[in-house]
This record gives sequence, structure tokens and C-alpha cells, in this order.
Amino acid sequence: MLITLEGIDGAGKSTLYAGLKSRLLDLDPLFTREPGSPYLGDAVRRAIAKNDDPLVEAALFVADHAVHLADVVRPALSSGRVVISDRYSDSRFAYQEVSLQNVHPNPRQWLTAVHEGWSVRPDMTILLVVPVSVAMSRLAGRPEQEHFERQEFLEAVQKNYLARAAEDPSRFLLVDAAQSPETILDFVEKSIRAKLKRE
Ligand SMILES: Nc1ncnc2c1ncn2[C@@H]1O[C@H](COP(=O)(O)OP(=O)(O)O)[C@@H](O)[C@H]1O
Ligand SMILES: Cc1cn([C@H]2C[C@H](O)[C@@H](COP(=O)(O)OP(=O)(O)O)O2)c(=O)[nH]c1=O
Repeated sequence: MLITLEGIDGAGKSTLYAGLKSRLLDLDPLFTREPGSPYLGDAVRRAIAKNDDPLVEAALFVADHAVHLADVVRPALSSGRVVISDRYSDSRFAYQEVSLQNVHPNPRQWLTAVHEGWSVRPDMTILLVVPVSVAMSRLAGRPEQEHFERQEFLEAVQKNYLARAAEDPSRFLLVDAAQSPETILDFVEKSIRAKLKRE
């Protein structure tokens, strides 16, 4: 079972991830994340920090995903473990569809083509949804782009996430991420346990 956590920056993914680590001990899940694969993760982080060319960035995110799948996700799934990943392919479809807009004629087609045929589809994707203004106020202090540029970008990213969720409602669990961390954690824990019971 592959479970992924998605949402815009500041939605609360890292907070939920840490909470699930302490709540799901009995299931012994493998906790992992993207970007951050063995040996490539650092290159991706450097590219993000440097605000690299969007195509370079996108290609690195895909390469990071390939290493992550081969070295971390597939081995764990093969041995029967539950895998919980903080970000996964939906991050590409949400973020790169926006960042590639001015450098590629059809970002969605490119993204679909580079993932098709080899990637593993998540069984369950938890999408934390929060107004961009709330997410941005939570991020105050993190070094970021110009405020309005970032707000516009995150609005577009969230729109892409919601469109993907609408296309695949049986995979996505939408969570109102403006609630308290404890309420979110209770709800998500319950939903994961229910999903595991059903499968
Ligand atoms: N449900 C919540 N309500 C209020 N603040 C939150 C909530 N979840 C996270 N935060 C705070 O918002 C900031 C960003 O959260 P984080 O989990 O790092 O988000 P993400 O990993 O999605 O970027 C952190 O300071 C965190 O403590
Ligand atoms: C995995 C992934 C992340 N990203 C972006 C989202 C974040 O802005 C940035 C770093 O991700 P991350 O470290 O998860 O940041 P955060 O905890 O703030 O959400 O990389 C993409 O644009 N595409 C991707 O495929």
C-alpha cells in the first residue's frame, strides 16, 4: 500500500507526516519523501535553492522520483510494507505544470509522458487543502519569492491539485487543512486505518 501526502507549501504536510510517524507505529510503515532520494536529493535541493531553469528543475524532480522508486519505494512495497511518502508524482503535476508554462508548449503532456508506464500509482493520496493566504502566513519567515508572485503561483498549483483530485476521486482524500493539527491527524489516521482494513 502506497500512501502519499500532497498540498501546497505551508499546507502542513511535514507536521502531519511527523504526527503519523508517532501514531502508526504498530503498522511499521516506511516513511519517505520527495525530493530527497539517495544521492540525487541534494542535487535537486541545490537546483531549487538556486532557482534553476524550470526544465532542469523538472528533469531533476523526475530523476529523483526514478531513484526514489527503484531504491526505496519498490523494495519496500515488494516486501509488503506500507509506504508513506511526503510528496510524490502529484507534486510534479501540480507544480511543474505551472513552472513549465512558459518554457514548454504542453507541460501536462510532457509530465504524463515522462511518468507513464513505469511509475507506481499511489493507493491513497491525502491532499491537504488550505487557503493560500493561510499557507503563506504559516510560511512567513521562510526565504521566498516576491509575495504576490508566490501567491499567484501557489493559487495555480492548488488549482491543479484540486483538478487532479476531481479526476480521480477514489484515490484522493481531501482534508481541510485549516483545522488544528490534532484534528487533521485524528481524521487522517482514522482514514488510513479504514483504507487498510478494506484492502
Ligand atoms: N493545522 C495547522 N494549523 C496551524 N499551523 C500549522 C498547521 N499545520 C502546520 N502548521 C504550521 O505551519 C508551518 C508549516 O507547516 P509544515 O508542516 O512545515 O508545512 P508543509 O510541510 O506543507 O510546507 C509550520 O510552522 C507548522 O508548525
Ligand atoms: C517533489 C516535488 C517538489 N516540488 C517543490 C515543492 C516545494 O516548493 C519544493 C520543496 O519541497 P518540500 O521539501 O516538500 O517543501 P515543503 O516542505 O515546503 O512543502 O519543491 C516540485 O515543484 N515538484 C516536485 O515534484
